[in-house]
Amino acid sequence: MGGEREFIASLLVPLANTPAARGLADDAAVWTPPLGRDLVVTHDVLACGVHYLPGDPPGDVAWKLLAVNLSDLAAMGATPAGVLMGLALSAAEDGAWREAFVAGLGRAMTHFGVAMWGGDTVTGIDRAVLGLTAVGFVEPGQALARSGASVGDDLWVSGTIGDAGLGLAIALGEAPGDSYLLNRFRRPLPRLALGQALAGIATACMDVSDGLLIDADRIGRASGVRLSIVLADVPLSGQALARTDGDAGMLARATAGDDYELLFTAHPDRRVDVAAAATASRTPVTRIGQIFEGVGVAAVNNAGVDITPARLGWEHS
Ligand SMILES: Nc1ncnc2c1ncn2[C@@H]1O[C@H](COP(=O)(O)OP(=O)(O)O)[C@@H](O)[C@H]1O
Ligand SMILES: Cc1ncc(C[n+]2csc(CCOP(=O)(O)OP(=O)(O)O)c2C)c(N)n1
Ligand SMILES: [Mg+2]
Ligand SMILES: [Mg+2]
Ligand SMILES: [Mg+2]
Repeated sequence: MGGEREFIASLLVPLANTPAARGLADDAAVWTPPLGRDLVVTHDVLACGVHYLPGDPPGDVAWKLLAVNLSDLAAMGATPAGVLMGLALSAAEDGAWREAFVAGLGRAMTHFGVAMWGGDTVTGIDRAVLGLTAVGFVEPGQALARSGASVGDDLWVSGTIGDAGLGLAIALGEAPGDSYLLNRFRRPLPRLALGQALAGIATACMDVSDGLLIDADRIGRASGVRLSIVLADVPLSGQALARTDGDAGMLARATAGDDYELLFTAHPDRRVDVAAAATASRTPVTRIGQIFEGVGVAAVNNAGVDITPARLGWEHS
């Protein structure tokens, strides 16, 4: 196996085939942003053992590293342009792992239409830590925010909730296998087209990474309102439905995280526009609640009882 220089030359340079990257031959990339747009910049880290399992396919780890960052751009309504990647690798990420990782990353970058602008690689740590910065842009002033929800707004969510949490249990060997659920954990799909289509429609938006309830709580706190979620209306896939029993099951789905769906609010007068944005972006959306006076989140069961749990989702200590 070659060293750092050969890893960059043989695997990363071919990925960085965009003028801004300068063939990774200079100390930094030089990018000409689209004139007049606002830049949107985000960074998320995946740590081995925290966000993915050591045995996960390296190409899927690469997909997830890119996808979770693009999900944050989607939450802002942004169009992605390029990425910078910081890899801190252990001895476990050998030549074969790196090759498979970069191959998967290349496929993911092509899929989402983003360029590699550079990054950094270090080795010698005990467990891999993979960071990625994603840069995108929006029409001036059009970036979405967590803070704009108003009393009376509808609460919406894209796709289905809880699949990835079930996929994690499968990956851990704690639940019977299912390739759909496992894939939802390993290869999330950032809702970029929906986020872009929601500009001017959504009053608040964020992506669900830590869990539906905890992320709804964040919109509630940022907006100074209370998001009330009708648990029975939270969309589940057929596969998740078959593994979900009663209120406790729904709460497990709604606090699991790793969904990378969009959670957003909009005025009830905009239901037709939300539906049009969903159709245009080919992304299913479901109305799951309403916005009231107060702060934070409430989860309500079929009997209309508030069953909001103490633990709302994932938080790093
Ligand atoms: N280590 C850090 N340095 C600077 N900013 C950070 C750091 N960690 C988180 N943030 C910022 O705090 C905010 C909340 O972070 P986080 O909960 O990780 O958001 P998300 O779930 O969308 O990734 C984001 O704006 C993020 O950029
Ligand atoms: C091996 C493993 N254990 C547990 C989880 C569950 N998990 C870990 S971090 C996390 C929340 C999302 O990660 P975070 O670093 O908070 O991302 P961000 O919210 O910043 O996008 C979840 C649901 C996982 N993905 N992988
Ligand atoms: Mg983050
Ligand atoms: Mg986010
Ligand atoms: Mg988080």
